[in-house]
Order: sequence, then C-alpha cells, then structure tokens
Amino acid sequence: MPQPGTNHFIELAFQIGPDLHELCIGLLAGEGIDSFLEEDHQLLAYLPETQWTEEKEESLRSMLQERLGTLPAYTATLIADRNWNADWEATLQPIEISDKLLIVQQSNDITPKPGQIVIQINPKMSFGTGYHATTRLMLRQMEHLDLKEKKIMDIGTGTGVLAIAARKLGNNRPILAFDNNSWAAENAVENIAENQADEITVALLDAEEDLVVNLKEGYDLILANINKNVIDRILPVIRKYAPSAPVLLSGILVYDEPWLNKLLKRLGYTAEKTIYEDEWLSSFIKPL
Ligand SMILES: C[S@@+](CC[C@H](N)C(=O)[O-])C[C@H]1O[C@@H](n2cnc3c(N)ncnc32)[C@H](O)[C@@H]1O
Repeated sequence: MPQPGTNHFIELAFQIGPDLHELCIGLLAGEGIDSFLEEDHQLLAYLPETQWTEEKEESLRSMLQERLGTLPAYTATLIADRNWNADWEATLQPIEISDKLLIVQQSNDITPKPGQIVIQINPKMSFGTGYHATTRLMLRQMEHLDLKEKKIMDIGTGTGVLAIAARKLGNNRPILAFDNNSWAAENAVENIAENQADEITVALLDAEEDLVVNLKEGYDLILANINKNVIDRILPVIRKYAPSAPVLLSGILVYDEPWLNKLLKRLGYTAEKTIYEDEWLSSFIKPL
C-alpha cells in the first residue's frame, strides 16, 4: 500500500461507457481535475492525493448527480506514482495533430511525414500528451498563428507541449510556461530539455494568484488551455493587465459557448477563430 505523500494520486474509476466520457471529463475538469484515461467501459480520472478530501468527494458527487441526473458508480484508489508512470507510458501511441505536427513519446518507433515537426512528450501524470481534444485544438490553432516575434505566456502548461510547439513553430522570444501542479512543472522541464527547446522558463505558479505580477512583464500572446471555472476568473485579469494581448483558449465544452460569448462581450474581446473537436472548443480571441 503506498504511503500518503505529495506524489501519490487518487484514481477515480467511473463505470461509464465512451458516450459519456467527454461530458464527464468536462464536468470533472470544471472541478479542477485535469488527468484522464479513457478505457472501453470506464473513465479514469486522477487527482493529487493531497486534494482528495471528504468535502471534495461530496462536491463531486453532488455536481455529477445534478448534471448527469444520476451518480455513476465509481471507486477511489490510492495510486503510487511509479505504478502510474508505467501504466501510462505503456499505453501511449504517436498522435498526428496535423500534417505539420506529430506528438510521440520516447518509446515510439516513428516515421514522420516529410516536413512534419516532431514533439517528444514523455508524460508523468501531467496533461498535454495530445490524447485530449483540447491539446489538439490548441496546437491546430497555433499552426495558423504568427508566433514568430511574440512573447508568449503558457498558462497551465501541463507537459509543456504548447510552449515546445510554439518554439518549434518558429517563435523566437522567451516563453513563460507555468502550472500549479508540481508534477506538471517538473515534467514540462524534462520535455523541454528533451526537445531542446531553449529559453522556456517553467514555473510553479497559480494563475489565480500569480497572474498580475507576471502579466506586468508584457506578453503578446497568452495560451490558456485550462477549464471554464479558471478561465472565468483569470480572463478579466488578463484583459486588465495585458489589454492588447490576444488569448488562445481551450478547456471549454461546446455547451459552454454561450457562456464564453457573454464573457467575451463583457470584457471587450472578439472571437476571431473558434474550432471544435468532439465536445470541446478552442477560441482565438482578440481585444476589441
Ligand atoms: C487541460 S490541461 C492543459 C495542458 C497543456 N497546456 C495542453 O494544452 O495540453 C490544464 C493544466 O492547467 C493546470 N492548471 C489548472 N488550474 C491552474 C491554475 N489555477 N494555475 C495554473 N495551472 C493550472 C493543470 O494542472 C493542467 O496541467
């Protein structure tokens, strides 16, 4: 039995079929859970053991009951970090984001298409493998942006995949990539080194506490693939302290597009390009 500690995780195994996976991922993401594994007959969700309290469980139960109309059967199991890594790494396959971008992990035997940019991600419990639609949407949007001279902030960097992609897609300015999860920050550092992507500063910061001071350094583009609740709280701060910076958003369910449109209108942004995959959207927004 693993000992309680900072790098252990709780695995929540929800007994639901694939038709409910995207919706549940969205609902759980709204509660701050960011790591998922989809299996045929269940959805696995992971959160740091330190965050698993009676109050957290109660709030998840009532939210699922309310939004789904019924509480799916689930189990909660304490998982030691090393077991998790082995399981995770064994399951990952290369992910073709587009003709231009391919995400692989170390053990993959790959043949990229001519001209395809390869990003190597060896995840450790952190989000951003390319296995989630929101990561793919962000990357596909980034391919069409002029990234070259932009000073970029990557909020909720996960594996560091977006910051690495920005560098490989031609960005040539320092990037600040941060996450409030220490595993993600550590993993981003490793992936950035593996991809020889230089001048990316990785920090352990919380977007809801540390944004103002960092935004004051002046950014030209903000990447934020997080979740509805965090975006709701940080976008007003971004608008105030980086008033001319466009923002590339994801982590938002298509059902929440009306909410997003209202927020953008209130803050004075226009959605320049919104793309969709499964039940997720990514919106590239610009200040009016
Ligand atoms: C949906 S994942 C995105 C990861 C990666 N950027 C991608 O596009 O695949 C969201 C990330 O945001 C982080 N996160 C959530 N809330 C945050 C907060 N308040 N401040 C900083 N990071 C946060 C999570 O730990 C997670 O790594």
